[in-house]
Amino acid sequence: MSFSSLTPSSPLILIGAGKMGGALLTGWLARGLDPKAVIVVDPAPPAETRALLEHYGVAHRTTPPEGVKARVLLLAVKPQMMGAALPAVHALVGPQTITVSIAAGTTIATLEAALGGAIVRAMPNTPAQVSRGMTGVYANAAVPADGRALVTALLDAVGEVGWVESESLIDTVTAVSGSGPAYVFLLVEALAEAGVAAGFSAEQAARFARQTIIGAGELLNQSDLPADILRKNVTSPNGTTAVALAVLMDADGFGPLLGRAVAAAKRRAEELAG
Ligand SMILES: NC(=O)C1=CN([C@@H]2O[C@H](COP(=O)(O)OP(=O)(O)OC[C@H]3O[C@@H](n4cnc5c(N)ncnc54)[C@H](OP(=O)(O)O)[C@@H]3O)[C@@H](O)[C@H]2O)C=CC1
Ligand SMILES: O=C(O)[C@@H]1CCC=N1
Repeated sequence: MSFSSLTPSSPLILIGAGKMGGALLTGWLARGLDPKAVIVVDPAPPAETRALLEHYGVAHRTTPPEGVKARVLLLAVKPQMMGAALPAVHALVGPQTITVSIAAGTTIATLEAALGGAIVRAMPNTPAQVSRGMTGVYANAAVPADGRALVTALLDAVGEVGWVESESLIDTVTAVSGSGPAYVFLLVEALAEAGVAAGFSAEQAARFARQTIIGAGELLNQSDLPADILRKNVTSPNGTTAVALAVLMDADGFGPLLGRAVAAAKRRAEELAG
């Protein structure tokens, strides 16, 4: 599936071109989407997005355009801005439009009530900025097979795509992979702090912690082995890793802590749905 159904008269209209909208746009343009088949609507996009729009010559509006129906209407504004944004984009929806929302917590029911028709909820993550994203997707029954294929192609441009079988699983996606990069960055920060406590300078600690996470991620990426085997490969009998893991894996350790964090994130996604 290519982007061939996206054309200047049947465009992709992106509402909100901040961190996630900008990352998606970068991926689409890098994958060969015709810049003339995209319209970006954002009152004040960040500098990186403005540079991208200028470089590719993508049309930019501060308010929704008139006289055009979107083939894909992609909503990438904060959940708190959605109430204000939806009435303003209603006129962009026609019989061929597939609306895709990436907002945490904004439900299919809310989107159907405001816009009707074919609705997709997608939850990407910030590694989409470097084409290494993980996006969970769910569609209502009005999205036809070619619409699902087009949405898959668009999200595949920034990483991997996984369709889920129920809308509630989008809240799970949000708590695991949507918010997940923040957990990993916190791990880098905490490892660096622990390194300082163990004798490193702040600069040394930041460098060693950062490269350790990058290296472990790349090893996981390139290896055929699952994470638990890669972990065991680090762990010499009666060695240093074994005693560290005994601390991390005790009853109050890393697993239960991360479990509580993911459960809290999922509850928050449900609260955002109202
Ligand atoms: N950040 C993340 O890790 C992830 C975020 N998401 C979801 O993506 C969505 C966007 O998040 P993110 O990119 O981080 O947010 P940003 O604030 O970076 O981007 C949102 C952009 O939308 C603009 N905007 C606000 N109101 C409107 C409007 N009515 N019409 C058009 N544009 C508008 C904002 O302008 P201004 O700044 O002037 O308000 C801003 O430029 C959220 O719903 C979030 O839940 C999903 C997955 C991961
Ligand atoms: O923090 C948030 O609400 C959004 C959704 C997932 C990542 N960022």
